[in-house]
Amino acid sequence: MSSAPSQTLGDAVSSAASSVLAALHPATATRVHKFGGSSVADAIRILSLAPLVDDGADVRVVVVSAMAGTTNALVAMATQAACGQDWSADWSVLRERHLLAADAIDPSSRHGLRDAVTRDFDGLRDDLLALASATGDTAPLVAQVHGLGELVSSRLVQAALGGEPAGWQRLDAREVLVVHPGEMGAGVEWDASRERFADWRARHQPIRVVVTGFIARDLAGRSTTLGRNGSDYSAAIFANLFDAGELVIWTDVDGVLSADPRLVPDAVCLPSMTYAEACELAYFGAKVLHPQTLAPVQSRGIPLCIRNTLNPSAPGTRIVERLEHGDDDSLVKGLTIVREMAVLELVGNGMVGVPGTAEKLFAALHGAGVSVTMISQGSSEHSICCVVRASQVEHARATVEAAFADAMADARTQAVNVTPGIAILAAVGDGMVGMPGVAARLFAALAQSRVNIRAIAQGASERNISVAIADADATRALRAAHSAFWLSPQTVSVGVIGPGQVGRALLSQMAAVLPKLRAASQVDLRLRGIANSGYMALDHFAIHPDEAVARLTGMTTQAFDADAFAAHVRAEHLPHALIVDCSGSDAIARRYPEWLAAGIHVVTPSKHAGSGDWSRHVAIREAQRNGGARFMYEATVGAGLPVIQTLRNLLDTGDELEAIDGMLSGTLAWLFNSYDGSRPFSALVREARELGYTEPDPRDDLSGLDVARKLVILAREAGQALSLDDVAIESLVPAHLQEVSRDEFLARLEELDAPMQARLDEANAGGLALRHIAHLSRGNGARVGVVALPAAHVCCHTRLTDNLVQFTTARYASNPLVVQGPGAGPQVTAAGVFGDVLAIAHSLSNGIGAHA
Ligand SMILES: NC(=O)C1=CN([C@@H]2O[C@H](COP(=O)(O)OP(=O)(O)OC[C@H]3O[C@@H](n4cnc5c(N)ncnc54)[C@H](O)[C@@H]3O)[C@@H](O)[C@H]2O)C=CC1
Ligand SMILES: N[C@@H](CC=O)C(=O)O
Repeated sequence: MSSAPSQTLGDAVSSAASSVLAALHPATATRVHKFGGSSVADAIRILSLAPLVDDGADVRVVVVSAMAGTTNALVAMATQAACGQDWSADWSVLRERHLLAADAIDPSSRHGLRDAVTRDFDGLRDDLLALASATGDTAPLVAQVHGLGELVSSRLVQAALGGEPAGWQRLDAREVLVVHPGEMGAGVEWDASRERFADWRARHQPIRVVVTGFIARDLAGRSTTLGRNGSDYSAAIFANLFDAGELVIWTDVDGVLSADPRLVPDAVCLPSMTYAEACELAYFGAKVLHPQTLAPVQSRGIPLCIRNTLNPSAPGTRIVERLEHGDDDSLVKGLTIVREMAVLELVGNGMVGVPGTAEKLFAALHGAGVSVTMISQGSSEHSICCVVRASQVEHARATVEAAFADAMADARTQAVNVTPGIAILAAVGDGMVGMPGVAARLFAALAQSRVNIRAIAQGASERNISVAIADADATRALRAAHSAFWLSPQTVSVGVIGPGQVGRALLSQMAAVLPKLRAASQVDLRLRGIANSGYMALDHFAIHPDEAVARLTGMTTQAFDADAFAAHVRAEHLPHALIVDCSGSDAIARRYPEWLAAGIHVVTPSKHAGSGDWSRHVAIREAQRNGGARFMYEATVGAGLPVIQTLRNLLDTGDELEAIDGMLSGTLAWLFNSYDGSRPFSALVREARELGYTEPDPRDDLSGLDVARKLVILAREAGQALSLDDVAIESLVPAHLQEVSRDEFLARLEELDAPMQARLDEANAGGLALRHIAHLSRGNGARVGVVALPAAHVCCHTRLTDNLVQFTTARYASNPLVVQGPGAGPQVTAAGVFGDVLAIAHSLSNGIGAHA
């Protein structure tokens, strides 16, 4: 490699498509860019800035923070120096870091960067030494130390952009920006600053300027700062002074998000918002903006964009005075949570109708320096409550008690109550103004998540609804509110257990249909968990159904734990949860009552729950009632056929079931439709298994148990307390093969051949055909078994896996209602399961969620 190091590094980092980025900037005469500490963290990042500011504007201004971590280090050194402690090691480390960056940016010393940075650090050393022995007001010296990072990074950035040869000048903000201390932090002395700025501008005719963020001068001309994270504020002030057409704040997130993404995984980047919305969000804790930043740009109507240096092609968030047609006009723009708060309540019968109580209360709190975040007073005037920082609440209580001591003494006020452990949830958005139902949607979401609201406040601007809630509920409340405003009410967190024959078919059907579903309807099914008997894979967002099985053997897989699986599926940030159990495991089916009680819908083709202990059946019904979740199991009888639904419709419309007859096993239908003696019975059983018709253990089919289970499910659907013990079952499995393992049974299948051949021969001799038949009637019990039927019998006119279910009812007495069609196989069964999932999803509507 012969190229100089600077070229190598510079070339590597500036190869980004600057023309593409320039296209993202609307045309304007003057644009101010602000880069935070993470954007100037090292030489590579600094050298990456050039394409970002190559924006086509006539005048380009770049406001910079200190390199990430620098201000913290400087603050620590200033403290050490003032306390007489040794700061020299930290000073050396910080100096080395900056010199390293200087050498990488200016390897041939064209800009004299190393010397300049060395001088800056020499100056810092002198200031620290001075601090150690200083007496009197050391604030300016301390501010000078704190602000060194911006001074040095402005040199590095100036050089990285090409330095003076490329027209880049540097402005130490202390030359022009005059501020005074204020209650909200530093306040700008606009007249003085404008005067100084005009003077500087006249001397420099700047068209490309790098400005130090964070630092300023006070009225006496001494160094001061704008407070922590004040570089955004600096940028807004300089945007105002330069009368910029746009301010771009570059950071390490894509823009302003609808909520804190660490708490709400589904948080979205907001494309646009108004200053008023941004102000509300800033005051309520949204981390992207410094609360003071907006005023200087708002006063001149300068659009402010938040963009990501790590993802420069993302459009970011644009903050403007008024949204225009096509801008994001969502009802709610953002949700924020402010933690560690407390409610302070002044209660008194003697306050009703008495003017001045509120004035006295808040004047006392103001006098004590207590910041009030939220105020709420019922129209009865019996109490006034406000929310203050937890760290200030005891001071606030003592202050209010003292202020109202007289009123307490003569019982006009009775108490000053404090409730600690409070968080404030705020929903912010101009779209809420004059729009009925927004508060209802918020409150419904909180109620659904069992979040109790302690106090409510909404200003007459209607731009902000704030609620005080228990701090322990904060995350749950935020997620519930977010899903209420940003997600379809039919968003369902789905977990699939048992990707066997049926489970895999279901996954492939989901893969094919989900995109269309999402586009055509509100149904948004998110597969967030998959499990087999050994492992599970969980995803915060969604697993593509086509990749689900592979995920079970991937790096992120973990041992299957049904509790953890259910807890994950029942995500707080999604409105509904549903588990599809295709495992055929009785142990899994035993979990249904607790899942349903927790509000998780359950869909299954497994017959265990529907035909198992009566007590479980009762527990499931009870849990559904209490949890509000649904249990659906259409595929348990007839696979994809509408057998249960048909019976349900008959009964729901007042019909009475007399009897059910027919063929309820797809496997046995296929076996007897195929078995003509040309192939051994055992070979056909093996083939039925391979085709996915049989139960995981084919003895469940051959023994008649599977059909008996279906009869029990149907009988219970009709309100009969039938159990498996009540069904007379004829088994095709010889007694000596009933207790052996499944593998051994499969190895010894041929032992079925001789008895079955004898049975077939006997039937054929009589001109009859073998069929597996089920019967259930009110007076005549329930039975399943193989019978020999005449060729004309309707059951002998079925094909392949056909089930034939004949309902004799009061209405369908002489001519029973028949449901017929394929009754086994992974695809049709999965379709039955999927149908249930969709029936649940379609039934979900806003405010009526399963999470209870
Ligand atoms: N195959 C068919 O035509 C029909 C099947 N069904 C029912 O569908 C269910 C599944 O049948 P297949 O897919 O054929 O079974 P399968 O044996 O092919 O698949 C079962 C899956 O469940 C998993 N599994 C087993 N025990 C588990 C446990 N304790 N925890 C977690 N995962 C477990 C296995 O690892 C496997 O992935 C059964 O209940 C069956 O009765 C219902 C109607 C028709
Ligand atoms: N094994 C069963 C599958 C459906 O329940 C059958 O063959 O019917």
